[in-house]
Amino acid sequence: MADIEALNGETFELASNAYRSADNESLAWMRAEAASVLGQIALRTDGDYGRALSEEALRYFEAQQMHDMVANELYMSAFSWWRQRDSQSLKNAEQLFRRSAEAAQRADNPFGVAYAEAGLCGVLEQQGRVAEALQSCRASLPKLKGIWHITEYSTNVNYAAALLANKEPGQAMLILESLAKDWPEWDVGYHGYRYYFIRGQTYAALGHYEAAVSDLNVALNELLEFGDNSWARNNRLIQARFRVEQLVQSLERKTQEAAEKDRRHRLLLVSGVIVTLLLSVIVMLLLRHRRFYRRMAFTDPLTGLANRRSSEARAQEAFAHAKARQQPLFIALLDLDRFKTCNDRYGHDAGDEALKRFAKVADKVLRPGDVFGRWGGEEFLLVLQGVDRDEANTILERLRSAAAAERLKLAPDYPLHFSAGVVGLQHDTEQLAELLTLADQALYQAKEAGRNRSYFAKDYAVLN
Ligand SMILES: Nc1nc2c(ncn2[C@@H]2O[C@H](COP(=O)(O)OP(=O)(O)OP(=O)(O)O)[C@@H](O)[C@H]2O)c(=O)[nH]1
Repeated sequence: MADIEALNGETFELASNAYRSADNESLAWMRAEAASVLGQIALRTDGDYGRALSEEALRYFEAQQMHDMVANELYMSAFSWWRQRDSQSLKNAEQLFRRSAEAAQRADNPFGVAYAEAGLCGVLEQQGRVAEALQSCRASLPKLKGIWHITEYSTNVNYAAALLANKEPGQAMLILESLAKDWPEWDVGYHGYRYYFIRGQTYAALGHYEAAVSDLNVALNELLEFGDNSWARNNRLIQARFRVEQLVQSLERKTQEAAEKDRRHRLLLVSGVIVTLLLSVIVMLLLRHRRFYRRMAFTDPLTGLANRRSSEARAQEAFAHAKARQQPLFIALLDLDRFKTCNDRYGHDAGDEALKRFAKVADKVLRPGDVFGRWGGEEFLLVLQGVDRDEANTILERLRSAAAAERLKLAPDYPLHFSAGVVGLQHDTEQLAELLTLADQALYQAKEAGRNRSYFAKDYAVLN
């Protein structure tokens, strides 16, 4: 009672006097009016006391068919139930708001109807009856538009809450944004709390967790600043604070989860990139290996020259080409002289050095188009295209003197001499093999003749 008097001292005093004085039948109307005023003041902080007074006023107004007053009484009473927020109180509030709407209808008072519908909008929303809440909000809001009263403001907030519950956070945010524009003065105070509370949840539903947490913190501060000594109000504040804190916690968790998800996505992306890179490296290595492998299949590993298989294939190509165009072609088989003695005297490594050195010299002396490969052991194949017999001889002699000029490290006394059996493509040559046989025979003859020389196979009709 002390609270009530402190809040509404003068009005309460006057109404109390009137209420107490009007104690006979003829002043029943005055007593009812006084009860109504007292009830409205009391309902703000002490529901039971206020409702008892309101009931008394209501009985009188109903008996007198004062529908307007009935609607008002019912509305105030409903409102007091609504404030208690437990499920039974919400049901009571709903019933009273419905009765208030009917009475306002009978009084032909559209504002009264709109107020009752606005109350229903909030009460139904808080009961989770979203579809009915939306219906009531939509029915009341156009009629409340422009009255610039807290009811219009809070009904919009309730409508936004119902839209949010109906999984329409985008629509809810539109309403909340226009409210912030049209009602800047409601940014603070108790009603601001609910605004930020709903907007925070709407932000959360839209995935803006940081904004959500910040709004809910504002709502929390609003509640903490809104001080009142009334136990009922404190109780509500504590409950609301508790709910907000719970929500803030769960949103912080969600923010963390979102960050964790984001981290996992990044990790996945990074590992994807790493796997792709690794795969590319593996593919690259495989390709390199394959290239190397292929090269090795055609290369003599000691000298780096074309091996027998490859030299023969290239000789075959050159043979077919020259034959088709009737162009001259010389084939020579070269064999290092007394190579065995090099191995025997200086060792196998010295022999290897001789083979490598000879390959190097040939590489320098010969033209890039000439085919030069290791035929086997200390034997080499040389294919000279587009040269006549004299030119072929000149090339071989150039190679001979260049090789002879070499001094080997491991076999300083071994002269890098070679014998060569040479044969030219003849008009009637059918196969490369024929030329190879003739070159081999000529090589034998060069050896027989004393080595370190070239011997040309007998050529009756060499292409020149
Ligand atoms: N170091 C080394 N020796 C090889 C290689 N391939 C073959 N030889 C050796 O070359 C020698 C060839 O000897 P021979 O066929 O008797 O011929 P030669 O000693 O050159 O005598 P002529 O051909 O008659 O002048 C053998 O001892 C083979 O072991 C090789 O890759 N490295």
